[in-house]
Amino acid sequence: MNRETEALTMMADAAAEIAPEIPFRSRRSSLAVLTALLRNPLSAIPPEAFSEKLVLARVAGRDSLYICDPALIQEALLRNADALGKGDTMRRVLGPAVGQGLLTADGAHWRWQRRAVAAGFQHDSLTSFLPAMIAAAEATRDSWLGKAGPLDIGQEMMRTTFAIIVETMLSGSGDFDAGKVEGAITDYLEPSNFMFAYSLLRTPEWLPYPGRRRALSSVAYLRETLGAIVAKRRASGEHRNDLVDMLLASADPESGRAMSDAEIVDNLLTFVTAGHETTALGLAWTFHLLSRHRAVEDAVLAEIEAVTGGDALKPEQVMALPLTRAVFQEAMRLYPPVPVITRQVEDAFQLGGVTLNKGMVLYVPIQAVHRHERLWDLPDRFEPARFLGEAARLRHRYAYLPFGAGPRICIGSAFATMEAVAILAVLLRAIRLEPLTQEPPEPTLKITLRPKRPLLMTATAR
Ligand code: HEM
Repeated sequence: MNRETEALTMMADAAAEIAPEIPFRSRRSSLAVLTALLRNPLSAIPPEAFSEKLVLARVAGRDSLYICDPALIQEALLRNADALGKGDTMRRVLGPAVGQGLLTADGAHWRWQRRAVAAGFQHDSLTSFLPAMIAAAEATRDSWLGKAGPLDIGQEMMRTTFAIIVETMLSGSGDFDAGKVEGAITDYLEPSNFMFAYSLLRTPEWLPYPGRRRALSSVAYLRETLGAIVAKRRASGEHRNDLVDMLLASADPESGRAMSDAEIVDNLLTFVTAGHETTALGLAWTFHLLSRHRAVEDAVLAEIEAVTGGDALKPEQVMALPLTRAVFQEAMRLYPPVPVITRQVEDAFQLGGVTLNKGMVLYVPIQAVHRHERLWDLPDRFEPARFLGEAARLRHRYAYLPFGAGPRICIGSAFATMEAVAILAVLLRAIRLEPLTQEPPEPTLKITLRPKRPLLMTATAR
């Protein structure tokens, strides 16, 4: 972009903050949206979200607004954060599993929980987790080297990040079957498209849908398993300085009351699910992209070699791998593990000249913002250099938001990035992954952005 167009773009961006927008009105019928939701919820995002700033849609008699412009996203998620709640749909879909934990709570209940765990996500705590992250990656590397058949990269990454979250947040209290816990999380998310569609139609909660019974029994199993960990810790009085301890010790600043066991389970389940699946998916998409862009992979390998000098990765070297980190960031631009954020308006406010009334549903379609034609040159192209140097500094902060934005921004963003860079550095230098098929994988939305079919790859030692 030359100086003149850059200046014009900046002026246009500045104008966008004050000029009222005429939102594009999606003409898709409720039936078309609901059918898309059941088939692949990703296709329920109106195509105009990739080119317009605001897109209004009316589904089943309810207004919703897609916010696709960085300045307007900032206005909504940051400046009007107090006027927004997580909403009925989120609570209906995630509530049975995570209750009113950090991800789903609103207002004072959310604030208390966020404060209770914030210390665990500060720089010093995070760097103390690095040895566990590297060890888990090395265990995966060793298991791959001993395996002949194809690997399901998504599954492999889930296993690796799950081991890390249990080791770091629950002090490795793995008295449970990791495979069973992961399976239960997948079974719970499987019918989430029905949960979304039913919520839009405001059907009664008991209405059956395929996979409902399995989803509910999975949740019962997960809550029971984590409940046993809390009960054991409470009874033993042991201190391990981990997430369980932080939650056990926290007191509501307003009432002084401690968290109940059920509330602690809400949060443990929140962290176990939000804290491993997302990173695993970001990594799986990264391996997919690198297997199709070998020149980028070679550059990453050269960076890792230069930093480690050919020795085993050390914790302090993880921060010194900017290209490896940029590759992960670019993979999350193209395939954001959380592709849509939702909010419900609790107190009416104006956004870009549109009145957002109480009850209106807002969507920030991260997937569409990350590939928006007004925001990115060649938006579908994999180009990690977008996250290095000048290019990254000039970009609007809200044009790239894999971890969300505003006060509800992901508490685990630094944890996830550190973990991903460590895993990539350990695995890439030891193993070359070859995709089993050249067919491009189709992403689908099950709360998170998953490949529709497993990403199968063969591993060979470098
Ligand atoms: C690449 C990995 C990750 C991605 C893409 C991701 C994405 C997100 C996004 C978009 C949100 C905001 C949701 C909203 O505004 O409605 C969020 C919230 C959250 N994430 Fe992450 N996340 C990741 C990793 C993690 C990790 C590693 C943890 C914990 C160790 C974690 C825990 C949470 C929690 C507890 C919240 C709720 C925060 C609040 O509302 O205060 N996430 N995440």
